[in-house]
Amino acid sequence: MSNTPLKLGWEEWLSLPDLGLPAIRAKVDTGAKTSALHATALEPFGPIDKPQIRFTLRPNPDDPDLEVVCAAPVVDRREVTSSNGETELRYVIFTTVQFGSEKWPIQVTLTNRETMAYRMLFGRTSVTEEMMVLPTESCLQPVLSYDLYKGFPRRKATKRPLRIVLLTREPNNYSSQRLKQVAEERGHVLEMVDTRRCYMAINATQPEVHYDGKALPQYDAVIPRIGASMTFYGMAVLRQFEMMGAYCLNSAQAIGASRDKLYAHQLLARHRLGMPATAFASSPKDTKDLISLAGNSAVVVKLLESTQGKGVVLAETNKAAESLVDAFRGLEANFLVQEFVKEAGGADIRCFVVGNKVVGAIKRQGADGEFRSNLHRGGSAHVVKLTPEERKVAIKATKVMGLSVAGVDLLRSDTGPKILEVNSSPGLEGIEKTSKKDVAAKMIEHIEIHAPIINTAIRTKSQNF
Ligand SMILES: Nc1ncnc2c1ncn2[C@@H]1O[C@H](COP(=O)(O)OP(=O)(O)OP(=O)(O)O)[C@@H](O)[C@H]1O
Ligand SMILES: [Mg+2]
Ligand SMILES: [Mg+2]
Repeated sequence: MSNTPLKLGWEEWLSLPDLGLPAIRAKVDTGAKTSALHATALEPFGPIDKPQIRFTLRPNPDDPDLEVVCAAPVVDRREVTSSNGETELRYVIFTTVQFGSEKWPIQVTLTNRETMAYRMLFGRTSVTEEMMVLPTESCLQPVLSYDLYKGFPRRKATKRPLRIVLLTREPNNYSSQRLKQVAEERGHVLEMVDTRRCYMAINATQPEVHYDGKALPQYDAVIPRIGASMTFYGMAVLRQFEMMGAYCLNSAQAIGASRDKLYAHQLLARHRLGMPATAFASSPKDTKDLISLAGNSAVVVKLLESTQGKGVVLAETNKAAESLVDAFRGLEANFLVQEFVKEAGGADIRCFVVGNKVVGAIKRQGADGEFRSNLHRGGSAHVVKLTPEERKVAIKATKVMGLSVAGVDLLRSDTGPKILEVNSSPGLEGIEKTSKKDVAAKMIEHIEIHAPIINTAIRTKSQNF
């Protein structure tokens, strides 16, 4: 390397010539130890003493049809804790990084960064002593472009018949039937599997899921529709499918995040998404102070286990709120105290998001004199036109949770949209019948675009090292 130090900003373009990747936009993050690269459909292959890994990568987040297959020698498998605190066993590869004319070898871990803005994180062990990182600058090295992928083969996303599994306990309900119908119309095979009847060996070298006495086959994609009561077991089953290399329409981790209402609220707040002022508690001593955190006027108290509006109560005065909180405390359950958004007028908006688009939206209006808009409580549904801000907020909330498909519920308030919750298994009936949009087709289309091509032959021979 030359004498003048190579300078990097917080964001840079680089290339990875050994992997055949001419342009990658990376975030430089000296807070991260090792560099990480986006990879899906990981397939170990080659001899045990010289293991290699093959994976696919979409370098351009806005062009899912551009997919590059890469291979590299494996140097290690390592537990890595990512910024969200999750630990994951990752493959570590050796490769060459190139900025302009400068090249040097680096170690890179492989992980799915599908929902992240940058395909690569450039960590501190990839920065050499002769270099400087200037966190206030960006793109100090030559700027590349995705045009460098011109001429790379593009996949014909919709032409490939896929083997899809729908995890559900309700094969006959509207959502399941619609997904099956649409998948079959588009030339795919969709099987329904009852999540609760799946079982698996944890210690097997090759991950499998068993069902009714047989191992299930390798699927291209999994559509998880996991009810609240099945979250814990359903996530474990889904993780097993993830380990088998299937593309999961929503990941187990993302479903877990959205199902944990407290964590979900914390995540939304951290990303500055608007929500009603919210406080949470289990057994508070100071009821008055808790209520003041939620704004000190009318509040809504929600039991965390609530669904379909059952454990959601409105207290219109401070006094009422106090007795309500005292009553909830006696139940020893976790609950939320939330500012009552009166101007929403007993209505909420369900935005159905697939990928980075809102594919349908409806307004649910509570019955007369009812502040809860749940259809189960006698509410009615209507089509609604979203404002650009509502659209943006719904898409961002989905992304923050790491979901690909979500039902984002919001209230229209005087200060803009306020998110109530993000559902990871939103039902199709209300949204399709009211909005007249083919939401099931959007979901299947998303799978067609995102499910990586799996080579089963390679996978079964060499998973084990
Ligand atoms: N802070 C609030 N201000 C005004 N209205 C609210 C507020 N929170 C909830 N509501 C109304 O009450 C309804 C039910 O509340 P929420 O969606 O939070 O719980 P839930 O429906 O029981 O949960 P789930 O949707 O998971 O079944 C909402 O759809 C909305 O119409
Ligand atoms: Mg709700
Ligand atoms: Mg919900």
